[in-house]
Amino acid sequence: MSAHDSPDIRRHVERLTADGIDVVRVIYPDLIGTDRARDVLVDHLPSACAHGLAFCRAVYHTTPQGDVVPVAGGLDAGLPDVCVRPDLSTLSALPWEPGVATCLGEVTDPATSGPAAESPRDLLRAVLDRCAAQGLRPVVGPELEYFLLEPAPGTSAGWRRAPEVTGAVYTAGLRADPGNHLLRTLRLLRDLGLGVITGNHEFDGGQYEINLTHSEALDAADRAFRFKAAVKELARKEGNLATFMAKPFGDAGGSGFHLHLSCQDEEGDNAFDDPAGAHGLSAAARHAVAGILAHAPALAALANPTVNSYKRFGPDTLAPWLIDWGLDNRSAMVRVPPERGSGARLELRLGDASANPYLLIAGTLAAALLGIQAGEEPPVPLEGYGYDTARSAVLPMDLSAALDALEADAPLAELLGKDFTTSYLTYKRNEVERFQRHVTDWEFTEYAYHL
Ligand SMILES: NC(=O)CC[C@H](N)C(=O)O
Repeated sequence: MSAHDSPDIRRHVERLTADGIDVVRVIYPDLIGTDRARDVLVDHLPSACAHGLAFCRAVYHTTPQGDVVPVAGGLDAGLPDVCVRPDLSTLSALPWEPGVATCLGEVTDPATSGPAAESPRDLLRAVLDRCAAQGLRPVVGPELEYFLLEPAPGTSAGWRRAPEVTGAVYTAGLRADPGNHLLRTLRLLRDLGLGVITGNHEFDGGQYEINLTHSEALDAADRAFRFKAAVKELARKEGNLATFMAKPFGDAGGSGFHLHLSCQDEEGDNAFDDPAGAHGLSAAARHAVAGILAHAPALAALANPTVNSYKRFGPDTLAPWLIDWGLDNRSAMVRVPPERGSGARLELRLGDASANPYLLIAGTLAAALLGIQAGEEPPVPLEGYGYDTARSAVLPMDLSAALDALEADAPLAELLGKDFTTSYLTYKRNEVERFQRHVTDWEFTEYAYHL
């Protein structure tokens, strides 16, 4: 029997057809977490599952401006195929697009039939295998912030915050959100099966936060990836723009991507809880904190992946750029929320919303695992509201320095894999170079008339 005739695929096709679905949108994350996709007619689904959907490998390395970045295996190899196979176990109907379902795609290299070297999902799987070898099963809960923008014809940006309100942090309802964006979005994301649990308006006009429930790390990354794609899609459907850019406005706060992290041990118990341990935390939890802090400069390259990311940091932003940890302290990079027992966990507040969820989670787990393997203890936790550069080490303050830190962090780079690290550094250094060559409006205004 050929894979075309597999009873499993036939069953899926029959169910989709019975549900009135004639198109499946297969989406997968590229290196920077953009959702690449192809719409597949259901009649073609068996063939797509058997042979995969061919994409040009350089798509991974094509910038939003359309430049193709030369990365090993892409341009230099003549732009060969990568093959994307629909993962039908992740199928769900798109609640806002009748007749369409969506699923994730697995990115494979036709030359080896194995995962493509730069596939973010497979990178996370490889890190999870290393955690499993240590008897640990990471559990992750993502929290994401974003801005909703509406068209602003005649302005240079073309978009403005929707609506412009102040003082509306931790509110919900029509006063901060007259269009009821949050309520509509929450319900549709729930119907899509993304495990969203709560949402609220954030500090700045048009800024929202939605929290996703915790689950096993790959599932949490899949949901966070699909979440970002779905929120952007929903906003576009209404003529708006949802952006997960780290710091879209100089006069407003940035958007974070906070991660709640714990680990189950082989018995399924929370391996981060220990009533007898320092601060009620197990040795594994404390070592994980130490590992995250020790590798934070390199981790920033994944958690804060754009030249814009570093503008989010600063005093009073609740976006930490000092390398420290604290007990229920939101000014610290690693916050330990007050719950213990099954709820004992860490909250990493470093990441910004522009991070590729797979890379942020893989990098965080790799750093935590290195700490656990090294058995390091973290420093004394931060007390009080802390933005004191005399006390704590500081992160790299731009993307270029973070990329250098990633390259210099041999244990972390080894855990993430040489092929991935090389591709990522090449792509991102190209981004830094393009940014450095770009003449901004600010420069023109500052210099053109006076100098
Ligand atoms: N409510 C908050 O915790 C704000 C977080 C902040 N916006 C960040 O960038 O991380």
